[in-house]
Amino acid sequence: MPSIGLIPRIALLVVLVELVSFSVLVWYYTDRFSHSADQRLRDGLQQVVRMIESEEISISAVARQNLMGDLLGAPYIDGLVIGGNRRVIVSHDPRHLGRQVSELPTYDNRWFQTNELRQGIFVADQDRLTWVQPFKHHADGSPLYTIVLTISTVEIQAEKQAIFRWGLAVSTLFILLSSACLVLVAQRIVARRVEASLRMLEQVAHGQLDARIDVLSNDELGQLQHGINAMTQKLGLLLQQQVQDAKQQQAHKELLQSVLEHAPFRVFWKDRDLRYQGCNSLFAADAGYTQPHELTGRHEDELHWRHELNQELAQEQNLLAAGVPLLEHEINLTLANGQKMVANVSKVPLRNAQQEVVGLLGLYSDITARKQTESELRLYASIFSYSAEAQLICDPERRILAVNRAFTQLTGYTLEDVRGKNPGILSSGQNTPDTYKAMWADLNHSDHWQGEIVDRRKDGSVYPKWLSISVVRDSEGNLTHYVGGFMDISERKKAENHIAYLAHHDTLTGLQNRYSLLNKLEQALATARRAGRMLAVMFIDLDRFKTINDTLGHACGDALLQQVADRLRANVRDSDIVARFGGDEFVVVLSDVEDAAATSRVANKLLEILRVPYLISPHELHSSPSIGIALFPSDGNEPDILMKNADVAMYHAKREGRNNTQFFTAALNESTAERLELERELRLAIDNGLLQLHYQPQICAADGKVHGVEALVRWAHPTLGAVSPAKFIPIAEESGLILPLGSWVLDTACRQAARWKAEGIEGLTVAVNLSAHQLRQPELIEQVQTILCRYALHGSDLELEITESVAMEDPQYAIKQLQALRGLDVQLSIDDFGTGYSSLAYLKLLPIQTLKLDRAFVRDIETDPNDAAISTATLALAHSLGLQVVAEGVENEAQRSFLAAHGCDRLQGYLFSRPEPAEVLSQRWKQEAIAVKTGV
Ligand SMILES: Nc1nc2c(ncn2[C@@H]2O[C@H](COP(=O)(O)O[C@H]3[C@@H](O)[C@H](n4cnc5c(=O)[nH]c(N)nc54)O[C@@H]3COP(=O)(O)O)[C@@H](O)[C@H]2O)c(=O)[nH]1
Repeated sequence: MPSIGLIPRIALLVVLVELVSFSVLVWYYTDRFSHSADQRLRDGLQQVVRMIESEEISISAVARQNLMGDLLGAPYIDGLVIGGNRRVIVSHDPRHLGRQVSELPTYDNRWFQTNELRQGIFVADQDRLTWVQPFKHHADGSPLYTIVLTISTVEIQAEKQAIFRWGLAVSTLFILLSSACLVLVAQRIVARRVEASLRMLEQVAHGQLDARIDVLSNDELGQLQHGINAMTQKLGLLLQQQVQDAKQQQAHKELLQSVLEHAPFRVFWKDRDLRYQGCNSLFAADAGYTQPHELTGRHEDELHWRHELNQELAQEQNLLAAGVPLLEHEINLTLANGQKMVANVSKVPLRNAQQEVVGLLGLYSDITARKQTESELRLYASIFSYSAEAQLICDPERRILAVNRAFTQLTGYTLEDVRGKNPGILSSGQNTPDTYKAMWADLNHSDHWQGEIVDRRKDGSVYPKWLSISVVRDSEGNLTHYVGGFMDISERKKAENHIAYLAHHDTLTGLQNRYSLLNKLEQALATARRAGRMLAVMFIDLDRFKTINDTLGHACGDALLQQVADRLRANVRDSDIVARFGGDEFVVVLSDVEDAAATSRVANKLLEILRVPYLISPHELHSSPSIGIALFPSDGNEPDILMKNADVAMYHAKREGRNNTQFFTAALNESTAERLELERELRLAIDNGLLQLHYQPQICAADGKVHGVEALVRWAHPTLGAVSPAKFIPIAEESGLILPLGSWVLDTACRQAARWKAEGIEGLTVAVNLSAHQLRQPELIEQVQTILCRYALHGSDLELEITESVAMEDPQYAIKQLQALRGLDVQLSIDDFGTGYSSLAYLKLLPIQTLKLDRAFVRDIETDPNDAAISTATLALAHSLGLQVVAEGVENEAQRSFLAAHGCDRLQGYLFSRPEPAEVLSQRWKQEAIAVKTGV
């Protein structure tokens, strides 16, 4: 139900009161007016009657309406005088005269109801008033006449109603105005102030305790407002106090919490049932909880470390019973995260105000790190004592505090000997001041120095040592100690010197080795550049050394090299460099020469002394050198250029017939450049498939049939034309290109062999030249097998030719490889036989089937008895070893018949055919019906 405000209520009440009051007032005044109007009329009527009685007017005047109206001051309706017999004796209406009054229409029987007419009576109707007054009486008291005067009350009534309406209107207006005024006044006096009070109370309700009512008056409401203000102020103070108290309490609580949380130890407290009542986060985390409150109410039995704390629990029971603290003992704990912790634990009883033990407070300190440190310290102390390295510790003033056993063993000084002394006591006096300067600079800069110094033992002996010194600082960075450790490096130095010697010298000859040569040459060049002097690099290669080595053995070869080294060393200046570059190659650097002529003189001298026979028991060996010379600055500025150019010159010397000296020239360089260009183009030719194979038939000497063909590579150069394999095969061998080239030849030749087979030319052997590089490849066997398999060939369809020198380069390995090839049933032959230096002992061991007699012996076979003798001896030797012989370069009939007469098995040469493309041969064989060994 909606509540009605105070002001509306007051206004309603006032309106009601006023309504009642004004109703009464209006009724009263209306009534009073009515009475006075009636009275006035009655008085008028009575006055008229008295005037009649006093004969101021005649009785008949009652019939004169105008007169009567004036006398009465009211509208006069009728006047009658009724005689004793009640007959009308005077009337303004003549018709009424003499008539019984009761017959008159205006008669009212109340006129004569009473016997007390002497006084007269008023008879009132709705709109008229009649005065009935007896006049002049008989003796018996009965009236002689009765005067009846009737006036109209309509006007009076209307006036009354007007007065009533006016009163009502005025009252209503008054009520409304007074109510409005009242409301306004009440509003002003009460409602606003009440509202202000309510607003203030509302502010107070919202916590605004400094809100106050603006008291405008000191009336009751004002008093009330003062009371509210005072009460609010009091309340504010109380609340302020409470807030302050609460804040203080909270601050205390937070401080305590903070102390617990930041304390570097674990804290917990338990009740008498040994249930946790609280702890800090560190402890909660150890127990496996993220929040301390999660532990509240829990017992040790619920925690993961319950099995480790049985003894602790028993002690806690005792503590609660006896109330005696349990201080400082260590326990081992496994934390919830699995880590192990060593804790220092103290527990004290918690008491209430009555000093009763109500629980316990526990403190754990994690001393794991401390225990670890203690253990490490013990370990370090042990390491220090028993270290094999001599160690000493000094204070910041560099006084020795401690030394270990190794120190005493190494220096001879005990701790008692050196305690408090400066480590300078160990000094030998042999170290330069710069060494100590650098040491202290490093120590001051990086707290560490290590290096080599020479010190003296107690017995006076001097030794080199590797010393390492470290500065130790405390957590504030203050220097607290120096720690030095050192080892006697006498042995190591010896070994290092030896290693350094080995690293720079050739072990066989004692000369500088290749590595050292380049370094020393670099230095010598720098010196020569500075001094503007000339320098000569001589590349020396021993002629035929390989033969000596292979035939007489390595020991003999080694002795020869040693003697060569001695001779070289003995015949140049100490400032010159003599080095063994590798194998039988030596390099001499004349670090300061006048000119080319002087260099030439030295070179010739070396040529001479190296030609002197070598006595290597029981042999007297002959060897000569080929010497290539490059000069600085004319032939190069850098070590590698000079070395390369001297090498080029040395090869030139070799080509010039060995046993001579050659200076490097630009022309030599050009030929080298040309060779390099050819190598580049050969590489492109191989990559782009620009090589071809030609095939040269081998003819069976006995019946003239084609036994097989030799595959020979051809290179049709776009600008140079046909380049001879004799030119590019050596380049391919030196550059390594022989491997891809050789693979291509092998594959192409076998493919062609398969094609001929497919064409019905069966039993044709295809011979392929194999280089030294190829033979050295361990993969060769698998490669040959794969190719044979790829073209479905038998091993016997293929013949591989190796030269004598290839076979003799590494005979053991060659035998192994050749045996493996024989395992595939591949035919093997020795090419160019007679031009090399075959060891017959090894030749015998090679699993070959054929010797190819070099065309150099065939060329003059019928004219030169030596060639004829060599050829026949070769044929005899080969046959005695069960080998067949192919003669190369058969160009005429005389050669053919000579060879055939001496049992040569096969013949190859221009007499029968030049090397031709496969199609040309096939065509010819078909057209000329030349018989192929088994094909025809
Ligand atoms: N590793 C490889 N070596 C190969 C390959 N192809 C050739 N060669 C070797 O190159 C050298 C030069 O060969 P080439 O110029 O092809 O000369 C050969 C014949 O053309 C030539 N010959 C044959 N008959 C006569 C003749 O009657 N007179 C004459 N003046 N020359 C003749 O002889 C060469 C064959 O020699 P050989 O191999 O020793 O049987 C040469 O050493 C080739 O070996 C290759 O693919 N791989």
